[in-house]
Amino acid sequence: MRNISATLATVWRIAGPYFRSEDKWAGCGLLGVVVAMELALVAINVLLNQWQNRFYSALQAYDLNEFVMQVWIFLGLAFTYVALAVYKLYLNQWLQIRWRRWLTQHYLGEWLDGATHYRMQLKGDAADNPDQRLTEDVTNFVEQTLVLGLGLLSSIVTLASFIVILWGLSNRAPLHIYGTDIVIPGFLVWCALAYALLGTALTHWIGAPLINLYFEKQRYEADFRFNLIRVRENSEQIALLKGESAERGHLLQRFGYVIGNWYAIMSRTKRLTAFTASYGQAATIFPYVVVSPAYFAKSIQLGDMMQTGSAFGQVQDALSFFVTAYRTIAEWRAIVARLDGFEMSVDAAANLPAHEATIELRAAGGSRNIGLEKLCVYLPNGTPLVAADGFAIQAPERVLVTGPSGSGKSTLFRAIAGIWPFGTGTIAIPAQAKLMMLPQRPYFPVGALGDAVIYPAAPGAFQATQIRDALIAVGLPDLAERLTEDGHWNRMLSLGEQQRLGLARALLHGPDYLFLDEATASLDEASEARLYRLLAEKLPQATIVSIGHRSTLDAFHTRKVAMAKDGAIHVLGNGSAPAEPEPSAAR
Ligand SMILES: Nc1ncnc2c1ncn2[C@@H]1O[C@H](COP(=O)(O)OP(=O)(O)OP(=O)(O)O)[C@@H](O)[C@H]1O
Repeated sequence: MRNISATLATVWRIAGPYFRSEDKWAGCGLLGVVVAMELALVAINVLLNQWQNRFYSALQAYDLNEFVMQVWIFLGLAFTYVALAVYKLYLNQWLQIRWRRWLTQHYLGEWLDGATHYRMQLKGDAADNPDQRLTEDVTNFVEQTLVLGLGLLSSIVTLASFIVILWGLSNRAPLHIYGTDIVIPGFLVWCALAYALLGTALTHWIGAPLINLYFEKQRYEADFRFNLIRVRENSEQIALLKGESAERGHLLQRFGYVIGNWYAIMSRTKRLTAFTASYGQAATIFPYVVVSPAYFAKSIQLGDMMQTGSAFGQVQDALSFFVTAYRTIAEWRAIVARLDGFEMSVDAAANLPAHEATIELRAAGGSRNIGLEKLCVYLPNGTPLVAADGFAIQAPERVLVTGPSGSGKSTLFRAIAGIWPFGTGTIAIPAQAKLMMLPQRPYFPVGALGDAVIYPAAPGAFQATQIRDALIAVGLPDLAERLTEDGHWNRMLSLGEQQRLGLARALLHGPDYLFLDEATASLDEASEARLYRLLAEKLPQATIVSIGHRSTLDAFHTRKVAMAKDGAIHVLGNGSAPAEPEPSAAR
């Protein structure tokens, strides 16, 4: 019970904001109409049930006028039923898409706000596959919440209505034992409930293992798919290493689990179908057997008998909702838990600074320099990585940052960019300064080359001639003619070409501070030198901070800084004449 109320509280936490959002009038309106239609359908079922009594009684009495009258009534009821069923589904789907659109926009907004998506990865929490949560989980949550909510409402109202009808019929259909009519209050109700509950319990008993089997199915299928994607992503490495047969074995083993699980589902479904089909067939005749003594004793009419049969069916259908829904409920609860986990993870990442000591990014008023004050950068597990106090990058100098692998050079760049939250101290950045980070492997969105180069600026923010000039300047004249061509540029271009494109992006955006994290490491030394000279020529006012290991880079920087393995920053003098290490800050 506590589990159910906890799930419902979570559902309300996820669903509530939509019904309080700017779309609330449309959402609440559609939901209200759909609920009203669901109840109207139950009412029509009640009317059809009563109609059956009158219709068969008219047949039994050979009353043609009444028969014709009942046919007209049936046509009216049937038409209303069809219209309600069609529009209930249509409006339900309309509500689903509006709700899904709002929820997706809401989650996308929160996930992509600031660097939340990146921080969520850093925390290494369970919500590591937002793609699934933003697609399947959101869609299924909206759909199943409505299916289960409306189904539950309809079943409860149907059950209550038809129990009342069966109770009334019980008084008209007495038990006929040894020539005596015995009236047991609600006799038909107890029979219908006993029959339906027995069927429900047995269905649950036979079908319960299916819940687990379907969960396993999802897991095995996802695992198989994930491994296929890994092969696709690493196909070059696998081909170079001739790892195809190892991969085939590995993949077939995963697929073997899918097959094994499917056989288990088949066998269990066979048993369940054998039971439910027998139960369904028996249900057709059961109510007539129960009231037949009263009918043959002429205590009730054919109409009463037919109405009883149909009311039995309704009670059984309503109760079986709870049985057939148990698999949906189990899946739905898993979806609710996943969306809740996603929301909590987004919340935790977005509010990280509020809960943990973090690096303060401050806008430095009059200064053009970036200053690191009492800065200590940690790993996510709290291990200190970089320490710096009173260290400044003085505009428009050119600083070369060197140091052994793993000493924290890239992490310091991340901290300056404001996406690395773990640490203490202050980073002062000139107000309005435009910072740009160029990594070793630049990111290009899939699409037109021109748009990929100017990313994250919106398409059209730069003229084609500007982009073309930038591409020619960085040594990519062939690409300059393909600006409108669509492609997956990270896959199609060599790393060196991607790095040239990255520099073209920097030339176009013209940042005040350009941070190059081994952004030219895949180019030969002569090309690297040419590009650094190009940067000096085209961005004379920009402060450039490079991470690099080649000694040839010294010539293009005015100061050299070394990061030691112990996290300290050492200033080594200017690039053309490196001096002995002189600690500027140490942990
Ligand atoms: N997201 C992360 N979670 C845990 N540890 C991390 C994470 N990112 C980086 N680290 C660790 O922080 C340390 C510094 O990494 P960083 O990339 O800053 O080093 P680097 O000096 O730039 O190295 P390289 O010269 O090899 O690029 C490494 O030991 C790395 O394993």
